Amino acid sequence: MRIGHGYDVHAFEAGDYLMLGGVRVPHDRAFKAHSDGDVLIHALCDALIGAAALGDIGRHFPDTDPRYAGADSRALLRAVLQKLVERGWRVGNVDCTVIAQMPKLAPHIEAMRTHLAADLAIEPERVNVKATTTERLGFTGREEGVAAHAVVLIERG
Ligand SMILES: Nc1ccn([C@@H]2O[C@H](COP(=O)(O)O)[C@@H](O)[C@H]2O)c(=O)n1
Ligand SMILES: C[C@@]1(CO)OP(=O)(O)OP(=O)(O)OC[C@H]1O
Repeated sequence: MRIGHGYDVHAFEAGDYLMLGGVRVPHDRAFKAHSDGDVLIHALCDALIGAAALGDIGRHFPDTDPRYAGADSRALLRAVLQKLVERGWRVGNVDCTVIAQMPKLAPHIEAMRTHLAADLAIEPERVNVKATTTERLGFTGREEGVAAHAVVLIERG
């Protein structure tokens, strides 16, 4: 059994939705990113890649590579899982925290769990997603962007 941790941040730009955990969350801004900007999935990818000691997300999907322009982060997550499965790993459980002052994410958490569990080929009971504000402190509190952490356990399949 091994543990991995991931962290990612995306700043806001003009737009009208945020992609988070594969859910299109209505908002008055969008993520500035090379891909769809799904900061939650990027943190989760990094946690999985870290647990398997395979580097980081940018090594596997460079943000200079036009193939990943506008990429669906769920497809990246499935590709990361495939790399782990090829090396004999399966996912034990994942726990994720999205740090966002706004928008309110509670109504979308269950849909995120469902998407992440499907992409990781595990039961939703092995996936937790939670959200917190920073009580208006720091860059997330000033609504300049969103951060996410993820912790995973992987096991021999
Ligand atoms: N973007 C967010 C942030 C928080 N929540 C929910 O509100 C609860 C209280 O947040 P605090 O930052 O005051 O601890 C939190 O536990 C989440 O359930 C949310 O839905 N969306
Ligand atoms: C997801 C990737 C894909 O090119 O790009 P971004 O969407 O910019 O996201 P980031 O977390 O900054 O970098 C990781 C990249 O792999």
